[in-house]
Amino acid sequence: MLNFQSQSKIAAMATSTPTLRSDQKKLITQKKQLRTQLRNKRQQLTRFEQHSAAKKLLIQLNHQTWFNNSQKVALYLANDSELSCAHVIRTLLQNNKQVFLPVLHPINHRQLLFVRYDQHTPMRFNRFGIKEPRLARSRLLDPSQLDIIFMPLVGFDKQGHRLGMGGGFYDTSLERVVNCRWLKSPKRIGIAHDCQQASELPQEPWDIQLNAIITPSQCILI
Ligand SMILES: Nc1nc2c(c(=O)[nH]1)N(C=O)[C@@H](CNc1ccc(C(=O)N[C@@H](CCC(=O)O)C(=O)O)cc1)CN2
Ligand SMILES: Nc1ncnc2c1ncn2[C@@H]1O[C@H](COP(=O)(O)OP(=O)(O)OP(=O)(O)O)[C@@H](O)[C@H]1O
Repeated sequence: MLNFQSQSKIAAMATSTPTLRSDQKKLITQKKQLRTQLRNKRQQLTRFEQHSAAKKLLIQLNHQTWFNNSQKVALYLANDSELSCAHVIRTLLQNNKQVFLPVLHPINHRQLLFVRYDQHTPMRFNRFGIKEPRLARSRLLDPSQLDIIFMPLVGFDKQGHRLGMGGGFYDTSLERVVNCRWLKSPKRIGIAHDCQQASELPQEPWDIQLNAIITPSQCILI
């Protein structure tokens, strides 16, 4: 596991004093290095390990009451050796649950839209080469209306910190629902391979906390 001893000190300095730009830079460099190391780890998984992990993910989720009781669920289509949700999506659709996928906002930088998906949804590739539903106003759902948002991630720790691909998409898109007291907030669940666990991740003020992390071998409730 990767260690970050001075993480909290650096994070506190970065948030409290706008003049400490070199510490902010250090934090950005740390995040970048961690991203590279953790992405390398998941890219080394064999095809067999990926298949097996995806099946175990569904088994883990089937044990969770909050998953079985959910109706409107956002997931993702795997990219860059992420743990695949394909079995989970298929099972949800078979059980007549509503599935949503993230779509890059056509205008607002860093913003995600959540669009309803099923087997017949017309798809396109976004600028990262990830398949996403074609935008249709009638199939959009405000994130506050979702029961669960399953998030892809590059790294996680058992405190519920998440390191993503570095675009700030999920942090930006969920800021309003997480921080607004009168909006219902969906459960935020990270999905990851076991090898994506770090001992302590550096945090920045905008980082959205996870409520749980599911891996093929465990469910970590925060
Ligand atoms: N499967 C999946 N879907 C997702 C995300 C994700 O992390 N995984 N996202 C989570 O936010 C959003 C897309 N964000 C992404 C951000 C960067 C890269 C990426 O591959 N970056 C390349 C550089 C690509 C470029 O600049 O052209 C890289 O870092 O190597 C991919 C997705 C929405 N959909
Ligand atoms: N709520 C926010 N408001 C404004 N800018 C933000 C917000 N969240 C993140 N950002 C910007 O996005 C950049 C990337 O953030 P971060 O490194 O936390 O991304 P990430 O969580 O790894 O990415 P992703 O969520 O796309 O997987 C930050 O440098 C920051 O400038």
